[in-house]
Amino acid sequence: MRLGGRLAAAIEVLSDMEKRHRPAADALKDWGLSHRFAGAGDRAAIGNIVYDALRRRRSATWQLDSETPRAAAFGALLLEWGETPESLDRTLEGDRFAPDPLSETEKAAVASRTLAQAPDDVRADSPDWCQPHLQRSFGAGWVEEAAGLAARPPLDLRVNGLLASRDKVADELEDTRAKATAIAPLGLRIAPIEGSGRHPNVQVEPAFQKGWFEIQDEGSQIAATLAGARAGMQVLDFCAGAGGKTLALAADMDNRGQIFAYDADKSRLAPIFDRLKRAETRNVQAIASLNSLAKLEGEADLVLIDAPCTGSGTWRRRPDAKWRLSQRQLEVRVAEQTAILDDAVRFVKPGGRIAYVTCSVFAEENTAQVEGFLARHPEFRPLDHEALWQDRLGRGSARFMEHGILMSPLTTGTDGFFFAALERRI
Ligand SMILES: C[S@@+](CC[C@H](N)C(=O)[O-])C[C@H]1O[C@@H](n2cnc3c(N)ncnc32)[C@H](O)[C@@H]1O
Repeated sequence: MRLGGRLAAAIEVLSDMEKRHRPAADALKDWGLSHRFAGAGDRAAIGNIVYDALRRRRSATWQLDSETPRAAAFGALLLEWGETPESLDRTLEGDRFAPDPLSETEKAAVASRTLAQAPDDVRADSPDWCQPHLQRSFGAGWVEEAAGLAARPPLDLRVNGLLASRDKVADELEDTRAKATAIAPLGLRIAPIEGSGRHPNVQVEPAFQKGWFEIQDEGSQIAATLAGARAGMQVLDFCAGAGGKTLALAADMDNRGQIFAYDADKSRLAPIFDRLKRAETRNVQAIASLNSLAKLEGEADLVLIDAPCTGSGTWRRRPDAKWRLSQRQLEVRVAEQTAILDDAVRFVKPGGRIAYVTCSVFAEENTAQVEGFLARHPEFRPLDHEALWQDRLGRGSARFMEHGILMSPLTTGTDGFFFAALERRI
């Protein structure tokens, strides 16, 4: 397929999403099933246009002064693919699978505006209702921070220190040009894709099958490192999900001590068993029943709460979720987080700590959540977060606050993550 056919397919997928309110991955999969002639390269390119159009929906449609899927897809090519109205005219000419070229009206709209002069809400590429929340979290720099969440993400790997070194994995993955991450001590980064390219499928690499690395955003790796798990500790990973952070904690503990990996949803926990095996982790018990944790009450050195959240920090990877999210969902997540924090308190021993993590950038889920917790539980105090960062990581910087640390694409080059360490007084 040429660019014209790929562009037409992307418009079709975006229209399907809009009509049937479905996630991008589902709409792209269905398109692939009903167009089996399309090769892997075509699918990757179509996916890139769709995801770019979703990440940059406000600015892409603003460019063409139209809210349609067509405007979003053409706008994405203008903003992210280095195309111009003239280059698109040349490329689409004579391609019978291409959509109609840009009309005179559309070209006039593009010519009449430059993004630098666009209103804040357009440059922020985020829903209107989110803007007060972003302002509250980021202050004056909120537009740039929000725009950072609308860029293409890198692919980050965490080397499993139990089985390999970072250099060894980098050598094995030489073809991917993976480079050491700037902050996380065991991270490797494969740069964001360009144009119609795609990230390598690293999960087919022998090094992955041997458990030498996992796919994990650098922000998530940093949060796990900041949690401060050490050999011999009793650790409760209270929202373990598929175990991304559990695996990092086990490696930090050198397989010594005990991690109880619990999740309220058995199906979320299910993949952890294969992952633990592959990583040769030996100090983790996966637990699907809250009753089984009774013996840990008042015993845990560390309770990690990687809380369910809006995921607003991961908009680079899941841009369709950005437009589906609602104020009501934010409220539901905040209530869940409060309940989980209050429930998990009983496991922390005197002198032990809670590490509270979200992949959200909204203050309601982060600093405000911690402030509420400390008011309800005066037996806890926040640690000095900047000192903790220096001690555990020793490089880089983030947005340090009294009640936690905020990471973002702009400040740490990671997904948006929040971390807070709360110690139970003795
Ligand atoms: C952000 S995800 C965890 C991701 C995981 N820690 C990782 O690093 O891959 C949040 C998890 O919290 C779980 N969860 C939601 N409500 C819960 C509750 N009340 N108690 C325990 N886990 C809960 C969800 O099932 C979900 O798997």
